[in-house]
Amino acid sequence: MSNTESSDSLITTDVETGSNEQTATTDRTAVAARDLNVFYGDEQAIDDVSMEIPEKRVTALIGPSGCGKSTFLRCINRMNDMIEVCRVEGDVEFGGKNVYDSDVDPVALRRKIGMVFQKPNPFPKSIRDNVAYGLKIQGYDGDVDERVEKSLKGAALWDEVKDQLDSSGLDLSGGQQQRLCIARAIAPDPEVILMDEPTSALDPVAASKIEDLIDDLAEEYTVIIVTHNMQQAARISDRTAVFLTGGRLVEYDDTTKIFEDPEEQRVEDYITGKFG
Ligand SMILES: Nc1ncnc2c1ncn2[C@@H]1O[C@H](COP(=O)(O)OP(=O)(O)OP(=O)(O)O)[C@@H](O)[C@H]1O
Repeated sequence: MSNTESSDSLITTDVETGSNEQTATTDRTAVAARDLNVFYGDEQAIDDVSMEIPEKRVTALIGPSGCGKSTFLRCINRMNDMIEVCRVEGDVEFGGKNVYDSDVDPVALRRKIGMVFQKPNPFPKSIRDNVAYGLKIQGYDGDVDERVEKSLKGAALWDEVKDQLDSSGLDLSGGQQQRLCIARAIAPDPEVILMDEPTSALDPVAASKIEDLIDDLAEEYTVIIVTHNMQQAARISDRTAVFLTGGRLVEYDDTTKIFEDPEEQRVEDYITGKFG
């Protein structure tokens, strides 16, 4: 898909899906922040961050509490728009376009850049309707059941729920609910999936299933994950960005480099648990 097609789709409410045609896992850039500053009222939460996030890789955002990881993540699909006091300066490029351009439709953007939250948040609807939700909103005219099945398979949940698609999503276990939320996020065929501590509310077995799933998802999608769990970042990510207090990005590199031989002493101190 060319950049032009991708950016066009951001300003069209009725986005055509089926956009994940690229098969090569190259190090093309999926999302780039350029001189990004974010404020909540007078308080600065992100301080002049620039970074390029590669396509079809897992990129982890780590750092101590309050350093701006979630704020940065929410900038990428303009979820911060919902926070009245939040002001964003600088660019977030996606598909050859700054997502903050005035002609970008945030709803169309969020179909291309889906999100999964810390606490599983299925709707009080059937499993099928949870997954089909985004498709219905966009007026998807393909085979919804087929897409629901594909998405549940993509979220490694199909085998567990295929005989109970009409049951409430709320009746599933926490780990299953989170995989249902992942199925809901991938149903509209996004390019990027943002995950904000997706396993921190889950037991270790359920968390481990999600970790395996993230690895699989990166074959098709760009995954950007906030995690407090450094072992998790080391296990599942290809690239790691370390934010420290004040919303500054202090080091961003291959995950092995960050964990084995970081450039910055304060990154080593953080990773070895000396602070944060
Ligand atoms: N809705 C909001 N209104 C005002 N200030 C906010 C809001 N959300 C975050 N902040 C502030 O912005 C800064 C960064 O917060 P953010 O949640 O992005 O950090 P974080 O690194 O994700 O933290 P944690 O790891 O604890 O989730 C903090 O000082 C926080 O208090």
